[in-house]
Amino acid sequence: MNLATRRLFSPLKVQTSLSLRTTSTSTSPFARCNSQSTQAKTGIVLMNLGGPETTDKVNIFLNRLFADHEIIPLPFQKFLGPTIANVRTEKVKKLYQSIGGGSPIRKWTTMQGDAMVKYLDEKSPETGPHKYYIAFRYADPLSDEAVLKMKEDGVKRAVAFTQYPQFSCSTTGGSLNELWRALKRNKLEKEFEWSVVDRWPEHPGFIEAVADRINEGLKTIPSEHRDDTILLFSAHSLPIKVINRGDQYVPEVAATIQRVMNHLKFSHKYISTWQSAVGPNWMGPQTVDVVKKLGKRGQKSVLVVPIAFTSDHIETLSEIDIEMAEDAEKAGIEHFRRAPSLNDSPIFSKAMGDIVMEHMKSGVLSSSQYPMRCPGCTNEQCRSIVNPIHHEKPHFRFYDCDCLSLRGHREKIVPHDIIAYLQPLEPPLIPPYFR
Ligand SMILES: C=CC1=C(C)c2cc3[nH]c(cc4nc(cc5[nH]c(cc1n2)c(C)c5CCC(=O)O)C(CCC(=O)O)=C4C)c(C)c3C=C
Ligand SMILES: [Fe+2]
Repeated sequence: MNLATRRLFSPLKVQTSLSLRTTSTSTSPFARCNSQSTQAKTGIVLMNLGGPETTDKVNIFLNRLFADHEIIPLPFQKFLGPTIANVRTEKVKKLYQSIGGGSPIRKWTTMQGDAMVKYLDEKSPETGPHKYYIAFRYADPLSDEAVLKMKEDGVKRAVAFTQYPQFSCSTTGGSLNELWRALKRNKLEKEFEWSVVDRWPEHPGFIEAVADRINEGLKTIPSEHRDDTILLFSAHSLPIKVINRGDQYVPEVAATIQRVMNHLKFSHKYISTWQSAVGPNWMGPQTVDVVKKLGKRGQKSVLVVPIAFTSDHIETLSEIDIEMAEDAEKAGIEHFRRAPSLNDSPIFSKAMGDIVMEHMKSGVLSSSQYPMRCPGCTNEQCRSIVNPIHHEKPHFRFYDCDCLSLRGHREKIVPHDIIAYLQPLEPPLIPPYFR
């Protein structure tokens, strides 16, 4: 058995290594927004991208995103990052206005976390009480707020639980690195005993929840067209150079799709497509192009299935429901629908609880994949775990200060990336190829 999946401790040992402390009541908005008890034996950090909750937070959200060279490496990042963020702000604000004035990611993550913790407290009292902490990468609450609150709550055993089902260095990888940096910044490296749930693309509960949402979506299509509906599994695209580095996101998305179709007994024709590309050299085919082509071929009903994100966000509510729906209509598709996002799906919140419970019972530090850095990786910090629950793991690089500087993190930047991020600028400033 792979070292990483070797049992490192028995569940009993987990329990005995945990301490329970009482805490003072926090008055932070985050503490108020969920109904969890303040005592926590096991802290579960829900890591996700986050989104601006109101339009006045769009600029700070974009500034954080374009400052992050683990997702968008830019030359002169300290200068170009804010410049691009500021140029994009007005365009992106309008998008958020069109979906009700802000991103619902925090609302859904809070609901999912509440339901998960309730389930865990019932099913796994020996590791409870459980408490979740949201750690968004580009919106509040950030990792710093999460780890400080965990310290306040007396958490000792901590599980970093990615909310991206499929692993990518630009999403889960970056979030984990940021979590470790937050611990360092707040001098909490030795405070918690960590393990990570870094991916779950084929978890049966997740698969069942997606299949259930597909069935809900199919019900909205008139019965005479239902069987002929094509399912378009749509995942957020990635730059081809990230994939060429060895990032495993694409095969993991494919694994999810295959499992879901198996679950549905291959009831419908399906295609996997990629959306929200920000430049020309990103993974395709683009969902919108496929929609247009299917329409031209005479396809009358299409169900888009978001497959790489667990709640609604700008790209479901605006890009699919508004922009793509218009394109679909123009292309002659009469029944263009989207499977509801997982959001408050009870099957999904149970799956979240099961994922954490199975992880804790297994006694592993991470998936067996996590220790392996991409063959083309240049980021020294990747694949470390700060203060893992078992302290004698030879294959894990423990956190050290050198990593913090991300020394050696160099990528070849091509000008069309930068031009593409500046796309709100109108022609003739940007040649058509770059738009
Ligand atoms: C699996 C999900 C995601 C992957 C993979 C991903 C990669 C990725 N994204 C950008 C650039 C941007 N993403 C933006 C918004 C955004 N991205 C995701 C998810 C993934 N991104 C979500 C859920 C959201 C929206 C959050 C919300 O508001 O609800 C944006 C901001 C919007 C815009 O300016 O267009 C950018 C920019 C890159 C470069 C990248 C991989 C390298
Ligand atoms: Fe994105």
